[in-house]
Amino acid sequence: MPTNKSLVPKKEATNGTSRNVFNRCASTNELYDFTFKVMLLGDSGVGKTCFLVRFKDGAFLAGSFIATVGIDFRNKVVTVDSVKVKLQIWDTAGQERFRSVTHAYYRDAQALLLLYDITSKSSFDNIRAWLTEIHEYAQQDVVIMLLGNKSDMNSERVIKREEGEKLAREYGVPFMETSAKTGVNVELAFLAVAKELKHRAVQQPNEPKFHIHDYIESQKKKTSCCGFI
Ligand SMILES: Nc1nc2c(ncn2[C@@H]2O[C@H](COP(=O)(O)OP(=O)(O)OP(=O)(O)O)[C@@H](O)[C@H]2O)c(=O)[nH]1
Repeated sequence: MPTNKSLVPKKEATNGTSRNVFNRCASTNELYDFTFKVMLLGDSGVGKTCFLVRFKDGAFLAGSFIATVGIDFRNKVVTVDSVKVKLQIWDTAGQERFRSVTHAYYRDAQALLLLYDITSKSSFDNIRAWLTEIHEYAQQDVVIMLLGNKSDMNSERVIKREEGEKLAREYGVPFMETSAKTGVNVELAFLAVAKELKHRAVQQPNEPKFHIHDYIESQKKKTSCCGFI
């Protein structure tokens, strides 16, 4: 029986996008202008908690797998085009028995990062069911990104990168392979979402329209020379 990673549920205070003038993040004491809520979804064991810990603390939780119970969140302030954005990132339990708890949180999320594990066929096959749930419970204009995690485990891969790309194209969502272990594309995933949400919240008159797909592709090209993707 796995030990609990967190106790259910840590309740959130505000709804929707909020513009904050000189707000201060309680956990990091940093100032920020906007708050956006991002949720991590996907089957149990795909690496959601590790993905969040990698982004928040730059570390990898090696060792035995401890399943999340219910839902938990962590804050991180990032800078997007000179604007401070607080990402409030909700880590959900992938296990079926916690679905009713996590469904209640979907509607407040502005972005959903949907993970599968490239070494697990079932986690990939279940992505369609996750997307059905998302369409049922989340806001219509929620930003969705599909992520094939554990890209460091290439020798155990059962899902080709092209299969992930094809599925993402079918649903019209951006796609990346990531690794919480090595950090590949973890920051890019969160920054792309933060940029998209910030551009939606404040579109300057002379600013070109932001396209998340184009941004991700351009950033992937920048790093592909160094073998990061
Ligand atoms: N090699 C490798 N292992 C990973 C990676 N991400 C997570 N893991 C491992 O996969 C297992 C599950 O990771 P978690 O982050 O706890 O999975 P989860 O999706 O949060 O699972 P639930 O909390 O049950 O929903 C752990 O043993 C991690 O060490 C990765 O990118 N590469």
